[in-house]
Amino acid sequence: MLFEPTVIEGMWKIRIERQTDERGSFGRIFCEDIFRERGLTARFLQISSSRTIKKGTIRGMHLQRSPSSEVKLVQCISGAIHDVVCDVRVNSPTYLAKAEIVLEESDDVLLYIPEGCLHGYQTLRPDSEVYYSISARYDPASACGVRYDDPTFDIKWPLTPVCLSDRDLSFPNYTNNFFGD
Ligand SMILES: Cc1cn([C@H]2C[C@H](O)[C@@H](COP(=O)(O)OP(=O)(O)O[C@H]3O[C@@H](C)C(=O)[C@@H](O)[C@H]3O)O2)c(=O)[nH]c1=O
Repeated sequence: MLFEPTVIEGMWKIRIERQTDERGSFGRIFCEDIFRERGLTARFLQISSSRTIKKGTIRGMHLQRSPSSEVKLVQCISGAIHDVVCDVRVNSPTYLAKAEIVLEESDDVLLYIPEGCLHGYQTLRPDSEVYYSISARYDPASACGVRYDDPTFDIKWPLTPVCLSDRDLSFPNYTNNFFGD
């Protein structure tokens, strides 16, 4: 597993290294020991899949508030997505930074997204599927979000947005006291 830093402190792009032979290949997508050695969260309580039918669909920008903050390991297993993470940890050295990374099926890349960051994505192909390993239980009461077209982050979604959920459209823009601090 190769770990590449991103523009967000504590967020990593993880590349799977495969051993290949005439049958195909084998590669590790998670290793508790390696994650622990790197000081990363190595305990994931839920693994979920999200399938999206139409290209251009946006899901985001989401996070769960403390104490249900989540680390997410994200992988696109079919299709392709434009993935976006925004750092809204007020004490982070990369506060308000934004990471935009394309994930495609078979590209052997996972994103490790630390707690306290907004996450969302736009599908770049129809029938795209994303797997998430999540470190906290799903807690709808602590789930919140920011508008996909929020001016602070000014995300340049590559395609015309389609098919946002009513919930995503109801989110506010980001403000410095988003968490009521
Ligand atoms: C996120 C989630 C949703 N659900 C349910 C609630 C609802 O009925 C249905 C769809 O939920 P949502 O509309 O929240 O799904 P979605 O908009 O895809 O939410 C996801 O977006 C991406 C960007 C993330 O980062 C994820 O962590 C998650 O927030 O699934 C669960 O049962 N468990 C879960 O962990």
